[in-house]
Amino acid sequence: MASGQQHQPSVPRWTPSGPRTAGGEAADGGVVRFDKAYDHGGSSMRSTDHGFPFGSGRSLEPPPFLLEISVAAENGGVRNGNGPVSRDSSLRRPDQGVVLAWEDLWVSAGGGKGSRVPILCGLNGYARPGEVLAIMGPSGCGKSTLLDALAGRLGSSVSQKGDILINGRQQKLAFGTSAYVTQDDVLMTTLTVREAVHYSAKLQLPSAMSAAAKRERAEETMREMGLEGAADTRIGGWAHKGISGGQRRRVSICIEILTRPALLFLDEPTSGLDSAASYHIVNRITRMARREGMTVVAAVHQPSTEVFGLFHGLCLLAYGKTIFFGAAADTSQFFSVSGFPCPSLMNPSDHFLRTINKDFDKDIEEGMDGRRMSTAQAIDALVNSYESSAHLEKATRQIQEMRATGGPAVKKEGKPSFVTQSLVLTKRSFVNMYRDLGYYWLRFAIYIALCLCVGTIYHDVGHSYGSIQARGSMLMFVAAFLTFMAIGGFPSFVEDMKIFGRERLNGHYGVASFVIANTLSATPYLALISVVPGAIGYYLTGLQSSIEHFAYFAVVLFTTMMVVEGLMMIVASAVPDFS
Ligand SMILES: Nc1ncnc2c1ncn2[C@@H]1O[C@H](COP(=O)(O)OP(=O)(O)OP(=O)(O)O)[C@@H](O)[C@H]1O
Repeated sequence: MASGQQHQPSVPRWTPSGPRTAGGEAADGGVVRFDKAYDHGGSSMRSTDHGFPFGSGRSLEPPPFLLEISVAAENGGVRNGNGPVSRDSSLRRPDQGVVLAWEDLWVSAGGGKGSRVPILCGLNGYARPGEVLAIMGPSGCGKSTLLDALAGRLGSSVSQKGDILINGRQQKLAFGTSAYVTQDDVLMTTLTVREAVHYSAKLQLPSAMSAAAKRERAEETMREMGLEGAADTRIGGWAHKGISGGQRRRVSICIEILTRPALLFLDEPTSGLDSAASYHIVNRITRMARREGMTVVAAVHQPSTEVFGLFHGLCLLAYGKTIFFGAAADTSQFFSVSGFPCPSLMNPSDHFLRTINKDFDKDIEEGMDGRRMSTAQAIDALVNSYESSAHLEKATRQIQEMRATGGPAVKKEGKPSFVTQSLVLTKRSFVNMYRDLGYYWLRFAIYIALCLCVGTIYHDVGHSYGSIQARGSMLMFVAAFLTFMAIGGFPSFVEDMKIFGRERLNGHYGVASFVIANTLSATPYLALISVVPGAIGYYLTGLQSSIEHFAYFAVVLFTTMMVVEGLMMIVASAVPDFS
């Protein structure tokens, strides 16, 4: 049987759940209701309807995505959960969205003895403006690798083959044209949520926007991410407990969606969130994507039924191979006709992932016809079913159309000026150094203790010829200890570099602003921790009459630390994935 025909009989009937606007948004303000049930493989499932253009086989024929975005824009923006969104809150015209496609994409890593181990095996797919594409699959199946490949962030240890098309052309994503929320939350732990978001807004939003508009954008985005309650709490780290893991996740997302980027990659946006928070976050991102014409690609682990219902497209992977690519709403039907129907009352995404996870291969899946098969066989059956299905045919056709149609090159969004960025970074860095005990204060205390020790050991060392040896050994002692201590702030510096790495890769600012800001903000602290211990040593050793000793304690220490820190910064800036 032709695969296109295979999928016809049990197409779920999706109908709109209530009055809708021309843009397909629910007229009640975008609140999605779960009031449509359909029979499927003997199981009764409830799901959502969004009238999205991604899928096929729906009774509601939605308008094309660009028309949809234009309508929303013409209407002055659609409502979000927090009241009307003003028309000028969008930075992008509807035709400025990014269409991302990948064709025959292979990624492999060195497997020892010169062999290559494939991580992604000939994937095809696409993501379009206004839509959220979910990448799902068992742990280690290649979700993050696919996101990295699409975002142009693969490390040098892996090689990539195949085409990645942006607006139908092969072009490299420049810094700042996409935003990527990584799996780990890399945040400045000394800042409050509000400070972190506001500094980010000042660093990223274009100078054409007024300060008030930037503040409003920051507040609005915090509200979208449900962070109002935690706005004035410090993010916190190992030394100071701050916001929760789920709130950190939301802060990470909040910072990256401030500019409403044309292309947004999310690596596990809902990890650490409870099911209600996951639903609200994905729902708000979905609405934002539609409203702002953003293309969103998200690697997701285990969405609830409601969250799964929010995705437009699904790319389901198993060990580097495509199990399914198409409309998320068509996945259940695909599994059903491939011989793996979802049991009644089971979360479909749980079923998909359980069917294709062979890490615990003692569990034997039972096929529809009663045959028992291993998970590896189940995966092969699904891969074969997908390869002969209309879904692959449709994906291939769409990619060809995108290639033929082409589109404009992706432009960088406007940014604040170099001076503004340097000033904002200097202020942020100064606040961070002031609040971080490990950065300078700890070293300050240790330097004072060391200088007290040196001062008492060589107390009143004198100026006679007999004291020359004592003065020489004192200078060596001071040089060795105090210079060594210059790297005492290294742990805080490494944390700083991780933040710099993330922000730089996302195009928030460049290396020069960072180096200037860190040097300026560090100077007062370095001066303080050079002069105070220097003065103590100078006084105790009784070398008041010889000014060069003070210079040694203070100026040499200061310049040594400046040089060490400057070198660390330059080396770290040259290596983006320093962390
Ligand atoms: N640079 C690399 N060198 C060698 N192997 C790699 C490299 N990067 C990824 N891999 C391997 O590729 C596979 C896929 O990794 P990836 O991080 O993409 O998985 P994932 O689906 O995101 O997993 P998780 O859901 O657990 O985060 C893993 O087996 C991993 O060990």
